Amino acid sequence: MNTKSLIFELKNVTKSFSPLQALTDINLQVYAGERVALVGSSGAGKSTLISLLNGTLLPSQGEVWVLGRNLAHLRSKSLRQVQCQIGTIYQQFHLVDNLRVVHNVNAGHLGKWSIFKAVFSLIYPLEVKTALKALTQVGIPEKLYARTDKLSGGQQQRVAIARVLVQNPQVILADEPVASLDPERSREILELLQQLSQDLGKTLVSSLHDFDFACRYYQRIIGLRQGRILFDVAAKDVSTAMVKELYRI
Ligand SMILES: Nc1ncnc2c1ncn2[C@@H]1O[C@H](COP(=O)(O)OP(=O)(O)OP(=O)(O)O)[C@@H](O)[C@H]1O
Repeated sequence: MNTKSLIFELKNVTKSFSPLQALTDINLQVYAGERVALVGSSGAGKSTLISLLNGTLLPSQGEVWVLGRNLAHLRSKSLRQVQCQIGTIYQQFHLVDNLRVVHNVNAGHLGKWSIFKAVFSLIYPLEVKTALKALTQVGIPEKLYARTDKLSGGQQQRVAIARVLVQNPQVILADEPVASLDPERSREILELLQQLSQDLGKTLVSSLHDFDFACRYYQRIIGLRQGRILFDVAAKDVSTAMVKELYRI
């Protein structure tokens, strides 16, 4: 029996984008501190699953429980409170290009700040020390006042991770975090996510295209095929037959 606290629990979850069924009968539990990679072909349902985990989407059938709460039963304020505990990074970074890095990092506070505070901070940046600490953790403290669109893709993904760090969530979700990066930058970002997850005790769930990266940086691998879980195993137990079956046409 797992004695760690349950972060995510999906019970018989199906998600349809009528008429297409993106996910079918998903049963899944993720515990605190786990590093889980979701792998599978394009269209297998990885991003849809990430969106269900952070409450961006609700299931068509079944239940999604996050930190002990059934998301479908939450009013907007409670849903926001749960969502503050989940930080998500994306393939396309989702940063505001023409703002300085400090402002993009400070966006991680938006779930907790009032509108007034957020607007004020765009003129006189607040919590600069916190932003600098997060940028130091991701290795680019010198970029605090750089314009975001002057950074490389790898540096922009680091800014997106720093934004999640100031949010200080229990969980980091990463939807194809390295799909826009070259192999070396991909390795660096996955190493950084692994290290942050270990050092800060954050649960990490990522969707990934690269199977080798998944097995190298994650402890648990969930293979999705045509919207269903094909396997859910420790990275060390993944076999060539499983990989073949996962990508079989
Ligand atoms: N908002 C939506 N409306 C309609 N169909 C959608 C929507 N989002 C996803 N789908 C469909 O659901 C299926 C699963 O998509 P999803 O993006 O979750 O797959 P994926 O495994 O993340 O793929 P990729 O690796 O290419 O990002 C696909 O057939 C996709 O076209």
